[in-house]
Amino acid sequence: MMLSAELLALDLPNRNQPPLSFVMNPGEIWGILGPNGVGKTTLLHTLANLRNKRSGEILLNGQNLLDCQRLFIAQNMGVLFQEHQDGFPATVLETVLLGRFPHNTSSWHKDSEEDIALATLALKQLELEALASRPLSQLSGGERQRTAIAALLFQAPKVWLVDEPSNHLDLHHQVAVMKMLSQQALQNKLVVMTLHDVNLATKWCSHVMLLYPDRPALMGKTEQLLTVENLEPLYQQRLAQGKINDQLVFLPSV
Ligand SMILES: Nc1ncnc2c1ncn2[C@@H]1O[C@H](COP(=O)(O)OP(=O)(O)OP(=O)(O)O)[C@@H](O)[C@H]1O
Repeated sequence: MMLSAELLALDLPNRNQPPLSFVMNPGEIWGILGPNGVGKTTLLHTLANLRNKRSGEILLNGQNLLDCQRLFIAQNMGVLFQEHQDGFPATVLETVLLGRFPHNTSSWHKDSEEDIALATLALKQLELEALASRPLSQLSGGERQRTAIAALLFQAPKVWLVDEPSNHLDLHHQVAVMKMLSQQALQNKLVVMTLHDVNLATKWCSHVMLLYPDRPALMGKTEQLLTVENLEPLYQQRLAQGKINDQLVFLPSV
């Protein structure tokens, strides 16, 4: 499913950012990069129709998002939030099973054996099987993050809007989650994620969007845009660049 924007102006407090126009295609992995407060999360939430925009249009497969039924959006777009709201008591498995809620629309829906088998598979992919019956309130930050990602995997959206997927994750689980997101793209899903770690973007993203506070955003292929010349003004930080195992690596130069 394609996601595009025409002259999209985000509703950011006290700021007029130049409007964004882009086309994101199935099979692509987009990394949204920029400094704190520039509007990365706001962009993701606006694309998911969870926040109002100031002006412009967002199109899902060419159809204006405002004309799409809420259920259609929920069935096709999945969002990973930065803050997990887990106010009510539920286990890890129950939380993952809730991921399918947009698809199970009847009020009498009971989880089928197939649902439970698929949810268990999602737990397995995130290495959470041993925690399936653990209450959410008793999980570590990384375990919660992986539970939220497993719920999204079980939801199986065509467009993944993922806010800081590596939050709370150790290096092993960062790689596991990035590999899983790459598999989604290989299956022709669109993945859009905000990232603070430029080196995750160089490794895993096919495309990037660099959101500057004071000038038009840059967007395009990762290898063309991730350069010291573009990144230093983005973060207001001097950077050093190197190559390890053929992969470009950026480090703050202090
Ligand atoms: N619910 C909200 N209502 C009003 N303003 C908000 C809201 N959430 C965030 N903001 C403001 O909007 C701006 C953009 O915030 P946003 O969270 O999108 O930035 P970000 O690029 O994701 O930042 P970070 O890197 O810190 O996560 C900031 O100035 C922030 O203070």
